[in-house]
Amino acid sequence: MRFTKMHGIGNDYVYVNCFAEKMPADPAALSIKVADRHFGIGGDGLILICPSEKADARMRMFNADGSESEMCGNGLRCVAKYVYDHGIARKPRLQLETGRGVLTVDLEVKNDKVARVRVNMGEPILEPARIPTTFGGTQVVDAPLTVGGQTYAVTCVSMGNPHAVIYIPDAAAVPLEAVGPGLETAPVFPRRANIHFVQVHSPNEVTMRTWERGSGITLACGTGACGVCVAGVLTGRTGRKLLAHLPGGDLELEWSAADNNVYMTGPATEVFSGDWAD
Ligand SMILES: N[C@@H](CCC[C@H](N)C(=O)O)C(=O)O
Repeated sequence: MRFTKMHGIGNDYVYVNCFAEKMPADPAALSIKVADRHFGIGGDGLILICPSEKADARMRMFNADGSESEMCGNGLRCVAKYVYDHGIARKPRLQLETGRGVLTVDLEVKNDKVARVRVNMGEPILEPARIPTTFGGTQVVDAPLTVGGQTYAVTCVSMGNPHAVIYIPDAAAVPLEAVGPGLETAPVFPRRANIHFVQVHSPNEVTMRTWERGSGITLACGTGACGVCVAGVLTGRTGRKLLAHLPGGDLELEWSAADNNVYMTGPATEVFSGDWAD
């Protein structure tokens, strides 16, 4: 199986072009194997670039534990780059099918290759049952959640996949490895959740660190950064335009007042290709 390793600000996945390769029989099991950083290729999971009846291509994304997620923001930018650079569809605006429907992406092309991608990530989902979370009310904004004897104020947003945002004074000081698993699997999140700790610098700039559902600590989470942009508006901490610093790099976000959609802009990088013999 031919594969390509790509990353969006350090959020790295093994990509398989299913236009050319046979669809893996068990992508969940394959994701666990290829993501292994010692015995596999190494990555935060597996992304399949598949033919679509509704769009230029379809993304399917699997975490390092084999669970399939509805969406992946950094992954979608890389899929867009692959689709353009490898000639699947040579258009500056692509339609890509994901678990949350068909999304539009705009490409910034330099020297005939995609350098940056702007994705219309769609409308955030705020109704608790649709995130999903068992918190009551119409929105979950700074709601108290006690895990491991510690109470956090969580704001919940779905961008197709579930996110919980927690504001803290110093993002670097959070013991992510220790607190991440308990928060991800808290009973209030029936399908688990991606957890983000956010430090606000100004109304348009934050630093965030992420514990991802199914993959643990990652260098970046695109859907999470969109969730942080939305949570900042809901909690009155930040404005509709945001620069987010993540461990692997920066993302530009906007929750548009005009159309209620969230826009994410950032780079996409191809690293190497190879053959997986298993
Ligand atoms: N890193 C991704 C999100 C990947 C999926 C996530 N772990 C989940 O299970 O929802 C991103 O860039 O959005």
